[in-house]
Amino acid sequence: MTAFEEFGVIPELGKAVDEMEWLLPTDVQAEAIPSILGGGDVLMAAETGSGKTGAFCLPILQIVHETLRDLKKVKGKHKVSSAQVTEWRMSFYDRGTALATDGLRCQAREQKEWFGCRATTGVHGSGRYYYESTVTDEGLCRVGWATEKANLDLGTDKFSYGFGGTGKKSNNRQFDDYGEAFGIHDVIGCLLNLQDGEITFTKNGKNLGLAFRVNDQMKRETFYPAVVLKNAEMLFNFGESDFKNKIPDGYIALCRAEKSNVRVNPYASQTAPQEDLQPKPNAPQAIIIEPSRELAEQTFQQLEKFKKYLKDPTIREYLLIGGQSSKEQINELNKGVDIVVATPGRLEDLISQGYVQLTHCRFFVLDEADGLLKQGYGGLIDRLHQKIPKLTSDGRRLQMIVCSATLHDFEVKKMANRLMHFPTWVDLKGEDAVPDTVHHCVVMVDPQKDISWKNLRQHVNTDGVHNKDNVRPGNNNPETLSEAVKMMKAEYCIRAIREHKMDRAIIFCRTKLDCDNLENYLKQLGSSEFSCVCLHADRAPNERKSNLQKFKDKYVKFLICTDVAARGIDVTGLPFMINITLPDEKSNYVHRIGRVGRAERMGLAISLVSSVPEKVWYHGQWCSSRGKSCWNTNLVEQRGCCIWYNEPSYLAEIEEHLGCTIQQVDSDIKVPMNDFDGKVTYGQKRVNTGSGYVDHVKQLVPIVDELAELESKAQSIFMRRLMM
Ligand SMILES: Nc1ncnc2c1ncn2[C@@H]1O[C@H](COP(=O)(O)OP(=O)(O)OP(=O)(O)O)[C@@H](O)[C@H]1O
Repeated sequence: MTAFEEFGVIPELGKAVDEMEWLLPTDVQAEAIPSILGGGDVLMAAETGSGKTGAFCLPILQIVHETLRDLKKVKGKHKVSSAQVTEWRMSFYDRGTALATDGLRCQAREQKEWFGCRATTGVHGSGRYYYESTVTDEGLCRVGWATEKANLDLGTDKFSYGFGGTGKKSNNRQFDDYGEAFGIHDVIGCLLNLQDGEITFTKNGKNLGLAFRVNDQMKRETFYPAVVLKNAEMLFNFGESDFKNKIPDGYIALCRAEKSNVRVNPYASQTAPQEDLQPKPNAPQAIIIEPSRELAEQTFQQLEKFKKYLKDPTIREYLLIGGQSSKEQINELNKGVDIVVATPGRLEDLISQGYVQLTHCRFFVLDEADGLLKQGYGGLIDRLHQKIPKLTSDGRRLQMIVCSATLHDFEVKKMANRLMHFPTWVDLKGEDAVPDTVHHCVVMVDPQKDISWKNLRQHVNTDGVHNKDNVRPGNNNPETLSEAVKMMKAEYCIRAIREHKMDRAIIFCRTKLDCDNLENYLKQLGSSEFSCVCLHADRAPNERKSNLQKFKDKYVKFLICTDVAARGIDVTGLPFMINITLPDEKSNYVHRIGRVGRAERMGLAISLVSSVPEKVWYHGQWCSSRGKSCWNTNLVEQRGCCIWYNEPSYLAEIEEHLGCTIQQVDSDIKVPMNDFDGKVTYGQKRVNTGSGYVDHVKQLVPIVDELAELESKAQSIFMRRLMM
């Protein structure tokens, strides 16, 4: 049995990862795989290069494969889980669209609207019944009894009776003071006396007195437990587990009702005809959204590797990215697809035109979720989530998986609250963190101290921001110093490459123009020492793809790119990374430096930081050409397209975010190795350490030995006492 199989992965997938020499799951995989296989929503926050892609791809492949196999077997009409409707549960079907339930817990995260839910089973005829409902999260809630004729907004028509957290009872939209207010952790007992037509409530065991008298006509109806919530959560107990409070005298737990008094909620069951169960060819079971084409392609390739031994039925994955012919994509989708890996724009286009159907989608994955939100895809994500049924026609619940190395972001948490269903956090560090395999440092570029720029015979073409300024050596105005920094950074980059004998590195620039200029300069230096390619949004899709491949295949030494390649890109054993300019978005620092130090290999990340402000391009939405041949060097405040970029302040923000001071090295860019005992070879695995999993075992061995020894001592003392 492979190590992955011990975590619930099927042998076919275990064999495939074994062949990739993944001998042990990483920590995040060990936590996330069982959670996803168990059916949960997962928020996965773990360092760059810690194997998050495998952590969601493997269980998704497994469940999709099992579902396809089951669908093959299904014959004739299929009744959705009859167990669900005969048990006492809150209904998956008879509920408002934004209310989630696992049967006993109900949660609605909408801030502005109420969403309700009724139970799968109710009582009628005679008897006195009791159930409890506990407030498990702050918010507004109303709980009580509803008949079949009632709408889901409990207490707003004459067919239902509710008791709300503000201390009001309501029926037929009439809200009257009753009992007392209740909130988080309070346990509300709901009593129904069909003999005398009475509805009463208790709070934490205290009887609040008669709330409603039910007239004779209504007494003939079936009464179901019901709730309505606004950004709140309640947990139900119909008597299958111990009640928190004593059942009032004369009442029985609802789940003990005589069969003859029990009726199944007609809205709580659904009969799905065979044709609904079988997905249309263009109805995938999983949708994985990635923020860039390169990342989508990478995840797609991982899926292909993992599924190598999954046969009968085989899984059809499809890569749906922009920059390619939609017609071709539609043809391919119609041939059949089970997992779609997509970039957001093209995916939404094809969904809205009906070329991708969401009827059978049971996995909705947002990789690099904070990045997607920062790129402005929050609305798109909400729209897609709204369109995906929360239950598929075969009764399976939609699972949402959200991951990133920088998930500790307010917007992500808001989105998770809004869209996810009782998500589990798989979060090993509790904050955004840099892997300890990444050695990162900064080099200050100070044109006032280091005046070498004054004598440069050749230099990089700068971005032209200062073309019309009076910049010249001897003139120490801010514009001259800014121009000097731009020239010096290219020289420092070359110095870093030479100092560390870099034969492979990713180099991040702030703009596409900076990338092009650096590429030209390195090429101009002429030797194979600086062979490089460029990756940014203005390069054609095919060029982007082939440039990344050339770099991965070691055909060229350097990949010069914008933040389009900051996230997720995985280049095996990449030893070095250079930031020509720090990113203004602090989370991107974590992602950029995380291109090295992946999969337990050591990496060095060097950031060049200007000590003086640099005036740079900033083409916003107001710029009609969005930068193409724009020469408006006015500042943004003067309706121009430039800003003064203050790197020391970005550095301070990044340090504050990471809670550490980043090591500074001198302008000779010699990096002390003592942190790693001088045993480091960048790009290679650390000496004397394996994966975290192995480490963990090693750490525990002496403690376990000590425990065993203590136990044996205790046993001998016990035996000696017995014999005395
Ligand atoms: N269990 C494992 N054993 C060995 N290598 C692994 C294992 N899991 C993943 N890897 C390798 O680790 C590298 C990083 O994995 P992956 O790209 O999934 O990281 P990530 O957590 O998604 O990083 P990022 O946050 O940068 O996107 C890949 O090269 C992958 O092949």
